[in-house]
Amino acid sequence: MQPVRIAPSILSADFAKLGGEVRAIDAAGADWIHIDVMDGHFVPNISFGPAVMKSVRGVTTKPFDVHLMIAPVDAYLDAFAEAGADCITVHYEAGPHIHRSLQHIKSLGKRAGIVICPGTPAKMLDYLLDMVDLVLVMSVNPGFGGQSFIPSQLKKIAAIRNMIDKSGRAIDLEVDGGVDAEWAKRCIEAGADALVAGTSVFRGGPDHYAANIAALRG
Ligand SMILES: O=C(CO)[C@H](O)[C@H](O)COP(=O)(O)O
Ligand SMILES: [Fe+2]
Repeated sequence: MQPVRIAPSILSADFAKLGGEVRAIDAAGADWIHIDVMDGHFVPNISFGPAVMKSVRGVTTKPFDVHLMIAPVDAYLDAFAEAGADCITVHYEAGPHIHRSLQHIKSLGKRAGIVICPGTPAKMLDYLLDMVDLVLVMSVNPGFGGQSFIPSQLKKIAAIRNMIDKSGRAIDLEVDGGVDAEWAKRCIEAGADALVAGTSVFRGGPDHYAANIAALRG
C-alpha cells in the first residue's frame, strides 16, 4: 500500500475566490483536487459543471479527481475529460449501464473510478474491479458537504481492501465524506490509501490548510 493521498474537496472552498483556493490547497500539500459535481437529480443538490472545473485547471498541475454525482452520466463524460479530469469516478447506483460508463472513461484515456453509496454492498464490485483504477467508498450519503461519517463504512473499506489485494491490480481505495483527523486514522487502518476531505481541510481559512492536511495524514 502506498502513503495516503489527500484530496481536498473544493465543494467547501470559497467559490468567490475559487482559483486562489485551488492554488492555496495545492501549496498546502494536497495530492489531488477533488471535484464534486452534483446534478440536482441523482443527488438533491447542484454544484457546478465542466466549465467551472476548466476555469481552475490552469492554476495547478495536481491531478483532478472528479466525482460525478450525475444520472445518467454517459452524455457528460467527454466534457469532463476535455475540461481536464485525470480520474473520472461514476456512481454504481447512477446506472443504467455502469460497465459501459467505465469502458467509455477508459476509451477517453482517463483513469476510471467507481463509487458506491453507504447502502451499497462491496459485492457489487465483483464484476467491475478488473476495469477500474480507483474505488471510492462514500462514508456519507452523497449530495452535501459537512455531514457526519457513517461508522459502518469502515467494515466495507476493509472488505474492499481485501478484494483489491486479491485482485493483484493497482487500485486506489478512496473514502469520501465526514473525514476528519480521527476518522482518517481509522480509514487508513481499515485499508484506505486516499482520503477526500472538504470541511476538515477548509476549516479556519487558508492559513490553516497545511496543518489541516497534515493532520489527516496522521
Ligand atoms: O462527495 C461529497 C458529498 O457528496 C463530498 O466530497 C464530501 O462530502 C466531502 O465533504 P466533507 O468532507 O465536508 O464531508
Ligand atoms: Fe466527493
